[in-house]
Order: sequence, then structure tokens, then C-alpha cells
Amino acid sequence: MERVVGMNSRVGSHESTRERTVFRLAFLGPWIALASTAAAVLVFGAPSREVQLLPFAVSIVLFGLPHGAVDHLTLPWAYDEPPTRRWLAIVGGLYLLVGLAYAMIWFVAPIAAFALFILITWFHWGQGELHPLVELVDPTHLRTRTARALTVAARGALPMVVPLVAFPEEYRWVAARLVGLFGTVDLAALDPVFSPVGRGAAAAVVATLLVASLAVGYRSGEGRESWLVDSGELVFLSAYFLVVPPILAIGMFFPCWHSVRHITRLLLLDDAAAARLDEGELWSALARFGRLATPLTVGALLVFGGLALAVPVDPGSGPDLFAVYLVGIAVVTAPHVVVVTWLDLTDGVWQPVRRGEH
Ligand SMILES: CC1=C(/C=C/C(C)=C/C=C/C(C)=C/C=O)C(C)(C)CCC1
Ligand SMILES: [Fe+2]
Repeated sequence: MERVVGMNSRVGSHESTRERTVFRLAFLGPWIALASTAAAVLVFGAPSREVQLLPFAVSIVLFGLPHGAVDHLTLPWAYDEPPTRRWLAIVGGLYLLVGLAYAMIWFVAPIAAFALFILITWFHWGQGELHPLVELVDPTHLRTRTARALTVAARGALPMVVPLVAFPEEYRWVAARLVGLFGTVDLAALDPVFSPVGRGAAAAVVATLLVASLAVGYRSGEGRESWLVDSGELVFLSAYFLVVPPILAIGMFFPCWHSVRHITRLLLLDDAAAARLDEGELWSALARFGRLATPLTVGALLVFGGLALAVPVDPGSGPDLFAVYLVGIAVVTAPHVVVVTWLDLTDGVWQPVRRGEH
């Protein structure tokens, strides 16, 4: 199936307007959001945990939770089909099956479920970086499957593994909060991960992935500009996750980087939104997305409410509510990853590019 995505799809004056608008949304916005967070931490020091939780609270309505709330429309958009009952049944069934199965793991084996959450997010936040790097900067330096797989591994490792190296106590605190909801307080099984040896190994894994990802991208010999963007982002994100305490760092990264980039991709898939990008009407395109995402954002919150009632421990405090929110996100992320992986496959994100072909 021939379907052009991103900025290569139009010719003429609309192209440059779309290009500029997409650049502002997918690159400039995330850079400014994270750089100003890091600058604020460097100047004023780390805020209290309560303050660090605030971006997570905001992510319920802004970008974060809504970014997955149009999963039922994503595949129909990708296939240029209307959102028929069949599509709704497929995506709904997927959410029910995969979401429920994974939710059950949280109840029976919360520590394993937490470890799985880290692995799922590692993959998902890594895969989310491919589309901007492959489709939005032209020509891309990521021309082979190996280069793309390394990008997924390296990019996902930054938010999931660097905090373990730099802020083990915060990491352990979050792990304890999440599994604590299910009555488990003994985290001894995770001790080796937090030990100096465990953290050293984690640092070595990240360093190896970064170097390999940069080297393989450089060797492709094409797409120097996109390699520079990639390297700049890798260095910037490494420093960001080393400097900013992880609850705040991830609280900003999730809505303002991962979600904004996914939303950009969705706006380009949705013809009506893409037409607004062609006119430079970014806010109007985002408003349309917001309308489409509202019903299932509310639906997800209802599920999270059910989760709060179902967990054995009564979530009374702010940190407990944060823990319920994260477990809720974990549960809806499992099927969301399937939808995004499906989208990646139909989009040709895993299709290598031949030499000379952009
Ligand atoms: C907050 C936080 C952590 C985990 C966050 C995770 C795993 C978030 C996942 C969000 C997803 C999957 C969103 C959907 O796209 C860590 C790493 C334990 C470190 C301490 C702070
Ligand atoms: Fe996502």
C-alpha cells in the first residue's frame, strides 16, 4: 500500500507551512519544555516530591493521558478507512484482553508487573522516537533495521535506565509506591538492581547503546543533518535524565515529549487535522485532537477510579493517587503499544531505505 506520511506528502506552498508547524510541535516544543525544566532545576535546585508530582497531574488532561485516547481511530486513519464497528471491536477487544491480562499480573505478582512496566515503557518510548527521526527529518540517517532497533533501545533506555543510575532512591520509592498498592512491601527481590554493581551494569548498558546508536547512524553516510539532530537529542536527553530528579523528569517527558510527538503523528494521519497544519493552524488542529480524545480520556479515568477501589490498599494520599495513576497508565499502555506497533508496521517504519532513496 502506498501511503505517504509526514512532510513529504505535499508539494507547493503548503509543504513549507506544514513543515514549519510540525517542526514547532514535534521538536521545538519538547526541546523548550525539557530544557527549561533542566535549567530551573540547575538554578533553583530540585523541588519537593509534592511539586514534582504536579506535571503528572497536569498530564491527565494535557497531552499525556489523551495521547492514547484516540487509539480506536488511529488504525482506521492509517488504512484510510472510516472507524467502522469492526475497527472499534478490534481495538476495544485488544484493550479488554491485553489490558485485563496485564492488570491481573499487577494483582498476583506486583514486582514482576512493575519490572514488565519498565520494559514495556523502554520499548514504547523508544519506538515513539522512530517516527519523528525517520519521517520528519528528510533524508534520515536511520536507513537500516539495525539502526532503527538501536535507536529504539537507546532512546527508551534514557528515561527508564538513567534514573536508576543517577537517582536510585527515587526509583526505589516509586517502585515501592506502586507495588505497595497491592500490599507488597518487601522489595528485596529488586535489591541487586539498586546495588552499585546493578547500577554500574545499567550505566554500561546505556553507554553501549548510545555509542552504538550514534556510530551506526554516522556510518550510514547519509542524512548528516538528521544524525546531528539525533546526536544532539541523545546528548541532551542523557544530561536531562542525569540532572533532573526522575519524578519531575518523567512527569515532563511523558506529556511534553513522548505524547506531543505521538500527537504530531496522529495529526498528520487525520486528514482534517493535517489540512489545518497545512494552513499553519496548529491550535485548531490540536483542539480537534482534544475533542476526539476527550471521551476515552474520561473513560480511562473511570477505569483508574475502578482500579483505586480494587487495589487492596486504600489510596488516601497524593503519592498513592500518583501510584494508582501510574498503574492505570501501565494497564492502558500495554494495548496502546500493540496499536502503535501495528501502526509502525503499516507505516513502513521498519522498512529499510535503499541508498539514494529518501
Ligand atoms: C515516574 C518514575 C518512573 C517510572 C515511570 C514510568 C514507567 C512511566 C510510564 C509511563 C507510560 C508508559 C506512559 C505512556 O506512554 C521510574 C522509571 C520508576 C523512575 C522514577 C520515576
Ligand atoms: Fe504512547
